[in-house]
Amino acid sequence: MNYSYLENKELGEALAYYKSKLQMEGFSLGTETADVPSALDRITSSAVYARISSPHYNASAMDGIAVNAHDTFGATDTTPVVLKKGKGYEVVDTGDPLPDGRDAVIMVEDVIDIDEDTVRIIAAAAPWQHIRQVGEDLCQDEMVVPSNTRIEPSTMGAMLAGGISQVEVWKLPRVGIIPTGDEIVAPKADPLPGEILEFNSTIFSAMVRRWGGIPVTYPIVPDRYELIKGALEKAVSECDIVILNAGSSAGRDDYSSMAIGELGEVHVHGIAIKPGKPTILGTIYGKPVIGVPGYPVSGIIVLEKIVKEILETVIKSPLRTYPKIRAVLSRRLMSTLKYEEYVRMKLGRVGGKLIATPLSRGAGVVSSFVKADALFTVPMNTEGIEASEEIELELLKTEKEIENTLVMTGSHDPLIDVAYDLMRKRNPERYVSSSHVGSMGGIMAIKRGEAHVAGIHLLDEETGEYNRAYIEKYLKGQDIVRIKGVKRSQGLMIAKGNPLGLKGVEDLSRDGLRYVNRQKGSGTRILLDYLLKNGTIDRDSIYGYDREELTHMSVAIQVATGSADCGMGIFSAAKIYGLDFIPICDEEYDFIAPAEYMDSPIIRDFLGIIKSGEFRDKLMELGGYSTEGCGTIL
Ligand SMILES: Nc1nc2c(c(=O)[nH]1)N[C@H]1C(S)=C(S)[C@@H](COP(=O)(O)OP(=O)(O)OC[C@H]3O[C@@H](n4cnc5c(N)ncnc54)[C@H](O)[C@@H]3O)O[C@H]1N2
Ligand code: MOO
Repeated sequence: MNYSYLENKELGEALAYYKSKLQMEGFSLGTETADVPSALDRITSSAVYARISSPHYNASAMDGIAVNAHDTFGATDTTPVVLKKGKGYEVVDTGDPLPDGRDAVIMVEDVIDIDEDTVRIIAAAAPWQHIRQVGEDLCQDEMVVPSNTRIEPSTMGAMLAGGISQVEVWKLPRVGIIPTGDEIVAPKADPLPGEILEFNSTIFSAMVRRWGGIPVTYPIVPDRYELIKGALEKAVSECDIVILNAGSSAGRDDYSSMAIGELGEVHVHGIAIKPGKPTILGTIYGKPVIGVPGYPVSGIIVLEKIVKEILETVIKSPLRTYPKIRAVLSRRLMSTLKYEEYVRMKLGRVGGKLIATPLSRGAGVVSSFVKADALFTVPMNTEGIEASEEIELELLKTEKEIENTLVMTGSHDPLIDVAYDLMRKRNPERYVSSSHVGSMGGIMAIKRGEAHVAGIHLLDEETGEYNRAYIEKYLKGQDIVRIKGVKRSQGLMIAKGNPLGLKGVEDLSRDGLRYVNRQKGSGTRILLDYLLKNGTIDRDSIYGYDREELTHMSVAIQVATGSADCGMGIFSAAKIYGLDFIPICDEEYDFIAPAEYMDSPIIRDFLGIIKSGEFRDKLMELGGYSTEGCGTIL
């Protein structure tokens, strides 16, 4: 196997080295002329000077009369001055040129009409009062904006006022994006196993567009060296920067670095960031060609941390950065010493504390960016960060969104998504951050003050009663409110038609049967263990007892796709995937919340939703629920 060795260059060092190479090779965007009205957000390539003054004549700043200030001197209530039209004044409106010889404007409110042609003035006018003199805004040949400056809406107005209709700007960078891979196919709804839907180019082009570049997406290139080389040559001839996606690591078909090296030069291959390790920084004909790893999260990070920086150097203007915010880490975060690591985080304001919780760290989990509120950079040479430590993050959402977020945790149920959607329909300012840590995890999060509400379904093995005993045991001394949730049908999810003829839990140890379990601390796991304890089956005899999934949906999907024969879960999840279902019991899924939040608008909105008819109707559609009394305080 041909496995090439990658460097592990620190990000800052790699960028500095690469930028110096780009500068040496003369990488720059040309300039072009743009019409001012369409030059918003373009960057000036040279200073812009006013060709005419603004205003270019002395103009009345008010509606009133234009006078000679001298004529009004001495005017008071008792010694008014009387002026005759034509001889002593002219009527002017705001913006009118000042009539010859006049040097002051008196506002119409301060003028007393005697007749059509005669007025009385009872206060002296100061010379040049209420007049916009030539050049008040801009003088001819005065600089409107310097070089390398972003053109704002007001800049456009000032340029036009200064007699400028066209402006020299830097060309917009054309960023070529080449997706590669034999297994990569255009997006469709029914991909075959092994086919990977191509969506990276859509993410990358949207990012490039946000940064003011022009994305140019090329067709998917199969893993063939000559084809990749050909695509690179074409893109380099048509674009200013080229992103070659996937094939960056050192696998059998990873030709990126070889092709860049043959057409130009590879300056860096391998950066100490995670995700994004196998990134390639190269040049072809002096243009940057960046080999971006195939995994979408790696791609987003590499675009954000590297491509954006390279764009900035030629765009000559800083691109959007994210504000920093400090938060408390909710659970321990392990990291590798070798890399700077970027972790997507959820944020929520609970009580006075801003709590940050890490999301899935898989490089393929693009939805982690959809859910993320913030990005946390764990520095290199850090083994991990302890729970409760204060950390600094880059804020991806607005602070207002974070403040308006209901932090919900505990056991997973599709009803959480239903409630979230209804909450947003009713009040678009409301957000829900939900994490699925199981019922016991939910209780612990409430205990630590890290969530507003948790969903739990915990069977007390002694009494057969749900939830109460656990709250009393684990949240002793805390003022906790239990909110009645739903009854839901728990049972075994099995393939349609029950091909194995399963009847119940007693069949789980059957030879050849593949079970998929839920994680420890989840109510469903506790229920299974309770059933096993009361039955005759030993957990060790269940194939797959240790295979853990975090949600009902993910258990159901394993059964639906045939990677497991059976898993325990709720009816609604089985129904979503068209599975058969063997009911075992109706369990009580309730919510718990610290009493102090019960009057907060966030919890009141939530209670309003779970008591609503819409919510009930949606749960009936999902099936397997009884919603009687949902939302009442127990
Ligand atoms: N033996 C090793 N294997 C891998 C290593 C390693 O060090 N040793 N590094 C891993 C890391 S880290 C990364 S990152 C990836 C980088 O892989 P490549 O850049 O070579 O990309 P591919 O293997 O071709 O693709 C990976 C993965 O990315 C997804 N993908 C690719 N293109 C697209 C697209 N256009 N749209 C959506 N998704 C895409 C897809 O899931 C691919 O499977 O290598 C690891 N392996
Ligand atoms: O370095 Mo890879 O980009 O972690 O997934």
